[in-house]
Amino acid sequence: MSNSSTISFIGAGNMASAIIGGMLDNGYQAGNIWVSAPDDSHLQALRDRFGVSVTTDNRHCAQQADTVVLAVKPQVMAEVCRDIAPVVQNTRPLMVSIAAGLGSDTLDSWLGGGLPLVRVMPNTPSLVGKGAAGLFANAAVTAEQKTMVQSVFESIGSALWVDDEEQLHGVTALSGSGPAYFFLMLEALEAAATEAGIAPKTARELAIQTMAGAAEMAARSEHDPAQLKRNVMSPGGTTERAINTFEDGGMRDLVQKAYNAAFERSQEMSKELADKQ
Ligand SMILES: NC(=O)C1=CN([C@@H]2O[C@H](COP(=O)(O)OP(=O)(O)OC[C@H]3O[C@@H](n4cnc5c(N)ncnc54)[C@H](OP(=O)(O)O)[C@@H]3O)[C@@H](O)[C@H]2O)C=CC1
Ligand SMILES: O=C(O)[C@@H]1CCC=N1
Repeated sequence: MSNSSTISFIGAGNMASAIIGGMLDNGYQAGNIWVSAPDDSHLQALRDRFGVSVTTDNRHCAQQADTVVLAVKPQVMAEVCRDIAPVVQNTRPLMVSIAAGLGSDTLDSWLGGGLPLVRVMPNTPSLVGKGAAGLFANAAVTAEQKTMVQSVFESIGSALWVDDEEQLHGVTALSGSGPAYFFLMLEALEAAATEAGIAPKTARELAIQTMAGAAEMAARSEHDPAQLKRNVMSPGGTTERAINTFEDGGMRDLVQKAYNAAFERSQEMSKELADKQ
């Protein structure tokens, strides 16, 4: 993103902080960032930490910007959008929403219509610069604006575009919810190792390092995950026995079911939120 353009965040929570932190680490000027939220103490904390400008007035915040990031919970989005609509209809910034399950048409109608809008599905590892985000742009977004948004989300991890907005449900079920799937695996592995007598602290550290190491190897290797898995499985050895236990227990089927459940819930939420307003 060009260092001279101004970006405003409506909402000052976890995801807004993660994105702002990534932008600043990548040379973006704090003086060109505005943030608004109702709780002044949260805003002051953000100002002290990042040196950004803050306000409790969403309209004032939106007014400042070439790009407005909507970073509030989906349940308050309608109220927030309708409130800033007169401002953004006048200034016509690029709108970016990170809210789960809110379609671009719904958002655009709450904002008064006809604005360039990018929807992003980020995830919480953005907080440590290891995010994975899916992005979708509506027809009014220019190539230059797409490049700008992509560079913001690449500052906190990977950022990949989808052509069809419906695919964001698939992204939500994969990388949006995904960190929780791996945390579940960590919990279960730690519990099993502790049960076998390893000290909990040691079990946690070994489990986390193993997950991080496997992820790094998968990212760097020319082999696919199936081959990397086979490389660990000595014939007649321990891994083969464990992997066979996972396969016999229906692990693949369970993962497919869990993924489908998240996907379908994302579709449902989208409809519920659009219908409710
Ligand atoms: N957490 C996750 O795993 C993911 C979250 N998302 C999406 O990111 C968005 C933000 O989530 P997250 O950062 O986790 O949420 P948080 O609860 O951490 O932050 C929400 C922020 O919105 C502010 N807020 C509430 N009401 C208003 C209002 N009327 N006007 C302006 N600001 C308001 C809150 O203010 P205050 O500080 O005053 O309380 C808070 O700063 C959500 O839409 C969510 O769907 C997307 C992908 C993953
Ligand atoms: O669980 C949720 O609904 C949100 C969307 C992706 C991560 N958290």
